[in-house]
Amino acid sequence: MPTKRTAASSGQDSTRRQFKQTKLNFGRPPSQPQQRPKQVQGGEDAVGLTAAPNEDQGDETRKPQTKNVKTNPEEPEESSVVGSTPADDGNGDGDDADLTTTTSAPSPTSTSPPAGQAAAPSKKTPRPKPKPSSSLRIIDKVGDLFDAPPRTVLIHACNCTGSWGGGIALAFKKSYPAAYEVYNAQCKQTTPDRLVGKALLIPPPPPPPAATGSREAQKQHYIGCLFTSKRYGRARDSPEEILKATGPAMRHLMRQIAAEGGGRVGEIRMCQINSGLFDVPWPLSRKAIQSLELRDEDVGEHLELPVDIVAYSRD
Ligand SMILES: Nc1ncnc2c1ncn2[C@@H]1O[C@H](COP(=O)(O)OP(=O)(O)OC[C@H]2O[C@H](OP(=O)(O)O)[C@H](O)[C@@H]2O)[C@@H](O)[C@H]1O
Repeated sequence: MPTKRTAASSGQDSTRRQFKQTKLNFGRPPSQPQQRPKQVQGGEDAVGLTAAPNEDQGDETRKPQTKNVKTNPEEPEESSVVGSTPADDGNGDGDDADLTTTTSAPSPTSTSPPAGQAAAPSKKTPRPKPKPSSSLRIIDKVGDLFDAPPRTVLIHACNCTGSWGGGIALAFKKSYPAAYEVYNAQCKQTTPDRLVGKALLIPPPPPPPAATGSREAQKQHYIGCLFTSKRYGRARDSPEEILKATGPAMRHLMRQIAAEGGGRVGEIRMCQINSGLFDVPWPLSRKAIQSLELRDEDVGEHLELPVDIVAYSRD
């Protein structure tokens, strides 16, 4: 049983994380699926993109239900945060620009010498090195992403135009047609500019009684859509833009996963996002995700940092 995190009321996130090395544990046994998604607590994009599960059991032609989306939240940012555009993950780690790590926290001990006085580097207090983020830990694995136990979140990268027309997205569309309808409806009700850098967590349909119902309903998989490019094909965003959107999209998704609460969501898995049709080398996306720093409101009370995500690739 996971214990509620007692958030430190002061101190840096990085300091707190040193004491939060417990693996993600949702502990609680599966409960009845949420009929209405909870709103994310503590975040302004709380009404985010969690799709309402369908109550029409086993009907793949069901009408998608989506909530109105506040797609451009302005989050209250910490002092170390730089930037506030939707595609800026706001962790100050530089992955929103060129993926080079930078130090966001100013050093109180590093001051300029008075005019006319030479700096004395040897006497300077060494600036503490920023701790590497360990909010999300990616574990690479070869295998079938879709061969996952119930309640697993399966994450993939999406365009914002409502198409799952190629690559692994097409496989998602075939296996999860109802989820596709939810994703498509979400794209239709907003614009790519507002959607990019966001995410959509699509809960599974309610479990069918016994062995009845659609295959999709039987699988009970959550689908996590990361909107990393506004469009697809030749009109897709540049690799830099895609990487810039990847961190914030993952943060948004984690908030929606956290809002599902303990016992509902199981493992978190992803494919090597952006590395196929979006043509961004996987190590860069991997780095963008792993350097994301999450705050309390990003993970909720049921998650413990670091959160493990298994990234599947084919042979
Ligand atoms: N069947 C399969 N089973 C298992 N793994 C598979 C697979 N097929 C591919 N992979 C691997 O999965 C990773 C991601 O490669 P992908 O090319 O899929 O995705 P991406 O994130 O680069 O790009 C997103 C856009 O692709 C889509 O198609 P459309 O633009 O709509 O046409 C979306 O809608 C977006 O727009 C790579 O490691 C592939 O080897």
